[in-house]
Amino acid sequence: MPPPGSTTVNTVDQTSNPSASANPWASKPNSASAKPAPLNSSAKPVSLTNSNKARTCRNIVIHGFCKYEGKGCEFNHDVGKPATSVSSPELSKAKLHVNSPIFKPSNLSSGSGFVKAEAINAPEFIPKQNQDANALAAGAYAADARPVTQSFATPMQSSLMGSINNLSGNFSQFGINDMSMAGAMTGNYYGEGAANNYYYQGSGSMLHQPLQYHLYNTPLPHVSNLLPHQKTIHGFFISDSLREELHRKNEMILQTVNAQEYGLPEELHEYHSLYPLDLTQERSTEVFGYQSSVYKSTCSQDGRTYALRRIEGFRLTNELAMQTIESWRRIRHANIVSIREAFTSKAFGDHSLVFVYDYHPCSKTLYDVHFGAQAQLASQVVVGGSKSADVIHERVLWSYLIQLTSALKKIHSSGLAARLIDPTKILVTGKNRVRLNCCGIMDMLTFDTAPNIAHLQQDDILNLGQLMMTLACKSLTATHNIQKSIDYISQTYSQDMKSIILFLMSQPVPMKTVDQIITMLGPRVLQEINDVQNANDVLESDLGRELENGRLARLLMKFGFINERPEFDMDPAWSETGDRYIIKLFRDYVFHQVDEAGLPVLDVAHVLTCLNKLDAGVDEKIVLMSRDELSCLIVSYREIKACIESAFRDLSKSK
Ligand SMILES: Nc1ncnc2c1ncn2[C@@H]1O[C@H](COP(=O)(O)OP(=O)(O)OP(=O)(O)O)[C@@H](O)[C@H]1O
Repeated sequence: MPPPGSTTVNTVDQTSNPSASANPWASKPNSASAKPAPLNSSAKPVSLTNSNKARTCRNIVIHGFCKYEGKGCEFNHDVGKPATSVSSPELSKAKLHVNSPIFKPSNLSSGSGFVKAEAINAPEFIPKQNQDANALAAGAYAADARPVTQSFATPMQSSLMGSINNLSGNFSQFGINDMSMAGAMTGNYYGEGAANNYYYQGSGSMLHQPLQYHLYNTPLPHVSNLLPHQKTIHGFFISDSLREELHRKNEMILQTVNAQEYGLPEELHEYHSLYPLDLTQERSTEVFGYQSSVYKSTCSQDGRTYALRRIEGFRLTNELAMQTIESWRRIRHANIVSIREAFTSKAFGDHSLVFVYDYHPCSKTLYDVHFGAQAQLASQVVVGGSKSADVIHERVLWSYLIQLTSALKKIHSSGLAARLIDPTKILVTGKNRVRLNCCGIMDMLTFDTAPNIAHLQQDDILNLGQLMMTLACKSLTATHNIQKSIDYISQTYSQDMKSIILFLMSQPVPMKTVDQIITMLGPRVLQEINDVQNANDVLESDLGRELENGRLARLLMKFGFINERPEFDMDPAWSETGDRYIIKLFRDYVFHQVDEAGLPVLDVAHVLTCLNKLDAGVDEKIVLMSRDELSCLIVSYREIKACIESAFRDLSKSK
């Protein structure tokens, strides 16, 4: 019996109504229930009526077989034949003819009582469940006028095909039949074949091996040419490369080392869990005039990860120098690594000046990307095949130039100068995405020399020109012989590229400004905007695919909060009573089904189908069976959704 409180649904109590208990499915609105519904064993056979004989047994419709066929179920079990044939006296007679190929004791139970198998010296009748289900499946696909190729499927394939069919049902709920996973995935993996899920579940012995759902390989060549309505499984998730990149970034954020082993302080100001990012032993003093090192670390104030740049052996003599950071802190720009704060520290055993920047996981310097060991190795391999492949593509160069000019515009219009436009101090944080790094450091290190900002801004433009020449020639010594480099650039790149590099490196007459560069960049900026927006569209569509997963994860979390809660509001039975009882039964329906052999049904498609329908709160009804199999509830997904929302509201109100 359902516990008190579950009043929102239709309840079919089989013990209280024997005639209903013989076959409750036949008289109730019903929908796909994957579980063969065990009926009350105490149910007595009831006399046949012509109207019931005429109606096809619901068990046959839903499960493909009826456990009580021949044991008292009064409904029609002859699938594929017109139901009226049962009530026709002639045909009934024909069925009982001595030469009849199929002897159906169930039809004899009316009036004359139950005829036992032993009575006619024959083996006990066992319902041919698989045959019936098979017939049902064949019937279902006959409507599609497609050949049923299930006999060639392995048990695993069959099971997957079933899963896929289930998913198609799921998506059809949302009116996206054209993109149905059934067509798509059956097409992808198994050609045109299709099969009924529940028939194959039982025979899928390989199902006992848990599937690795995180392993998605790229589509094989022979299934790449799909029909317009078909989709590979990749179509439902973000791209492999993006997923891998995001995973690597997450992994990098969580990396730690043993501080003692690396001679690092356990704590540095508000930061802990230092992790060295600069793995080379050499400490160059070329850029800052001091050795520097970079660490990833976690801030104990906000729990976020930052990059700490330590200037080693620097003693800050003028406290006012710290104020220079204030102007830099206000700068927020997509192509500048933001600075958060700076402080001095003796935690490393020396006088260190530490700058705190935003952390960009897995980023590389522009130097590493184009001149590092890996880049050189790659160019050696490529040069053997084609020399032009070793050259940085012109569109990439324009993109770098536009991004860095945009950063300079922001810096110069804030009355500052970048002062560090060097390949080792420009971070590449994504595909062709560059950011000026280490801003503000030079201002503090040279605070006492009172630099002239206008001159420094001219230097920025010159340095940008030198950087572009270095990249265009793909040589760190390109600026040593400018004429030769310009010749190379004019041979390799467009006239516009050559002109802008010449402009950047020319003498300021009287002054060059970033605005002049922007004017020269004009048409290329439009191309860049177009590329950025296209990239944005791709990312947005990837995001859309993952949206579904987020919904389901939230739903499962709610289940976890509610189901099996030992006590709530001083009530140990809270999770087992009222609306929560329905949630529990639904959980059983989704996750704890067994097949006719009593084996667990591990059908992910069924789970996804149910959860998606639940999340959408559709009006479709399902039958939930109590664990003792004495009662069943007919509820719609909408009602179950309301139960979950109400139970979750109770839990959140208690906070
Ligand atoms: N804000 C940051 N976020 C993430 N990684 C960073 C950040 N700043 C620097 N890094 C990484 O730290 C590493 C070292 O940076 P650094 O600027 O010291 O480069 P470098 O080539 O070693 O230069 P130098 O020769 O001057 O030491 C680089 O791999 C870089 O990607």
